[in-house]
Formats: sequence, structure tokens, C-alpha cells
Amino acid sequence: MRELTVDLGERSYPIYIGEGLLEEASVYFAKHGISKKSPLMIITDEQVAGRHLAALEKSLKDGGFSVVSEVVEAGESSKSLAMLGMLVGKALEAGLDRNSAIVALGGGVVGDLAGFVAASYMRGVKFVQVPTTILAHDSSVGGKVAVNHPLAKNIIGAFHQPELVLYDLRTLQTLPPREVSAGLSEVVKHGLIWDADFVDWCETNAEKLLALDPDSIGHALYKGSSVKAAVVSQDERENDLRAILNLGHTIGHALEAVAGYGELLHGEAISIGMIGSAKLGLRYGAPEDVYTTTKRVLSACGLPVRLPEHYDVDSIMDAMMHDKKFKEGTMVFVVPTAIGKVDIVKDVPVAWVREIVEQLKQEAELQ
Ligand SMILES: NC(=O)c1ccc[n+]([C@@H]2O[C@H](COP(=O)([O-])OP(=O)(O)OC[C@H]3O[C@@H](n4cnc5c(N)ncnc54)[C@H](O)[C@@H]3O)[C@@H](O)[C@H]2O)c1
Ligand SMILES: O=C(O)C(=O)C[C@@H](O)[C@H](O)[C@H](O)COP(=O)(O)O
Ligand SMILES: [Zn+2]
Repeated sequence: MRELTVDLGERSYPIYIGEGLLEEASVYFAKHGISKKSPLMIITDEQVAGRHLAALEKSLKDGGFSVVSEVVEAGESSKSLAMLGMLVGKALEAGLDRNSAIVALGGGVVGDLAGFVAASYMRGVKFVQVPTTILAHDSSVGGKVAVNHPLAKNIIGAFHQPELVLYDLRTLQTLPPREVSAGLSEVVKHGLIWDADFVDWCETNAEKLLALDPDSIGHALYKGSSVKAAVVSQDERENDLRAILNLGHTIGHALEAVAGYGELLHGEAISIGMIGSAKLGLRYGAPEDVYTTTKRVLSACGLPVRLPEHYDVDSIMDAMMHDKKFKEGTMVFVVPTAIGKVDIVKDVPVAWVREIVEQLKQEAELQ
């Protein structure tokens, strides 16, 4: 078992990464102050429920917790205000009180949604993250919780940190291959912003990662979570450093919004976005390998590195103007300066961004 800490003073919390942790959940919940006197609500999705909900419910009920579970539709469309309202209704009906906890069992969609329920129900109750996707090594850490608006991704949300993150690696064995690749996108991102050796390791071990080799996946998630925990511990509310976690997201979020959420998975959109950021890096004078290495490692992980032909450049540019990174009339981009290093550039010329989005699309047309 591996353990990390997100260091936020009195609100610090642990990330437990290991095999078979669902079966021991009640021990960890009790250790971290989750009440047995008030009901807790597990929020999960229909894909995860059939595979992993029973194990979590059994452990908690056997350990004396009072548990209700709510199952939402799988996929990005569940990150909506309508779903938030529905879940608040269910929490009230089930008698959740201010000492209750909300538990997210699933990937980033469930984590972001359940976290926002926890942040807003009765102005905030305790929250536990039980991630079940590779991507969720990112989403379960750091307390960004949100739902989407048709015009912009994650635009209605809060910062609400969990009490603990309980990451049972066995749950990952049931992931479909496309979700494995999508999750590796954020793993690679953590290397690209922080640790060149880890990027190299990801490329060398890509096949093992895609095959869900337990040791390789355990190492990758530990390294990725360590970067995330280190960044969040230094800048919880994204006043400066934390913005580096947004590498690839300026373009990526726009692609997700334009596609109506769901056509491209988050990790896939971010992969294309990171290629765009690498191209931007070249414009700012980064060495050529920033682009070639980024493209090689993402391709090795089975991720898209071009923009599908049917995407409309004007719509993507419009969507970028609604992003949280569009501030005071300028575009903010995380720009690589070397592999493992990035800068935050606050006034990127819109014309450059447009040219890069056009190039990403032309490359697909030339395929
Ligand atoms: N809050 C953050 O810091 C943060 C960070 C990164 C991403 N995100 C958000 O996370 C979301 C993407 O997360 P995701 O990629 O985990 O998506 P997801 O939650 O939609 O999960 C992906 C798919 O895999 C299924 N699934 C989940 N676990 C499974 C398992 N163990 N076995 C079989 N199927 C399983 C789900 O039902 C879903 O269909 C996006 O909304 C993104 O914006 C948030
Ligand atoms: O935790 C962060 O900070 C991140 O930027 C992580 C991202 O991978 C994640 O997609 C996050 O939800 C994006 O946040 P947003 O503030 O740009 O919506
Ligand atoms: Zn992301």
C-alpha cells in the first residue's frame, strides 16, 4: 500500500493507493472521522455500480455505517445542475444531516458531481473520494468540484476538499481500453509539467500501462498523484502555481464544450490540447523535442494527437472565450518550455491560437 498526503494544514488529508481497499473501507472511514450516527450517501454511476458498489456497501454496512446509494447515468452529461438538484432531493429524503458524508465511487464525473453536492448540501458536508478510473488519480485530489453549463465546462463549482481518498487499484481492472488511454493523458500531463524522467518512464512502459499491469499502474498513479498533491499543497485555490495543472485544458475544454460533452472523452480532448500547447511552446522558443516527445508519448498511450476533421475552428475559438482561463480580454495558456517544465503565459495572441487549432485540424485532413 502506498500513502501520500495533501498538505493543507488542519485540512490535510491522505491518499491511500492499494489493492483491495474497498473491502476495508469502513476502517479507513472510521479512522478519518466519518460519522456512523448520520446516514452517508454513496453517489456512483450505472457502469461502476454493477461492478464495485456492492463491495463498498458491504464493507461500510458491516462496519456499522448507515448507507444510501444513488446511481446516476454514466458520462459527462451527468455533470449538470439538474443532476445536482435531483441528488440534493435524494439526500433530503434519506435524512442526510450536517454530520453526514457524501461518497463519490467512480471516475471524475462522479467525483466532480458528488463533490459539488457535498460542497453545497446544507452549505457543505464531509466528502470522501473513492476513485475507480485512472484519470481519477487527478480528479479525486485537490478539491475542484463542479458541474458543466452548455456553454462552458466546470463553470459552476467550488473548492471542497475530501476527508480522504481511497484508491483501490483492483477496480481499474474492469476499465474499457478507451478509458485506460484517456486516463493516461492526465498521468502524462503530470510528467510534462513536473518530471521529465517520468515522461520517459511513461513512454517506455506504455504497453504495460495499457495492459493494466498492476505494478506499472500502481507506480504511474503514485507518481501522478504525488505531482498533483505537491502542487495543490502549495496553491490550493489556483492563485498561481496550480494553474500549471491546466496544461492542454484551454483547447481541451473548448473541444469538449463544442462537441456537446461526450464525443471526446476528457483525457482525449486534453491530449489534443497538450499537442496544441506544445506547438505554442515552439512559438515561444522551446526546443523541438517538446513537441516530438509530447506527441510520441501520447501516441504510445493510444491517445489522439490531431483534431477530428468535423470540428469547426470558429466554434472552438468562441468556446475558449468562455473558459475560466480567458481573463481581462486575454488568453492564458500553460506553455511548455522543456519536457517537465512549463510557464504560465497570460497574453497569448488569439491569432496564434487560431493558427494552431487550424494546424491541428489540417493534420487530421492530411492523414
Ligand atoms: N476535479 C478535478 O480536478 C478534475 C481533474 C481531471 C478531470 N476532471 C473531470 O473528470 C471527468 C473525467 O473523468 P473520468 O475520465 O474518470 O470519466 P468518468 O467518470 O466518466 O468515467 C469514465 C467511464 O468509465 C466508467 N467507469 C468508471 N470506473 C470504472 C471501472 N472501474 N470499471 C468500468 N468502468 C468504469 C464510467 O462509468 C464512465 O463511463 C471530466 O468531467 C473532467 O472534467 C476533474
Ligand atoms: O486540479 C486542477 O487544478 C486541474 O486543473 C486539473 C484538471 O485536470 C481538471 O480537468 C480540472 O477540472 C480543470 O479545472 P478548471 O478549473 O480548468 O475547470
Ligand atoms: Zn483535466
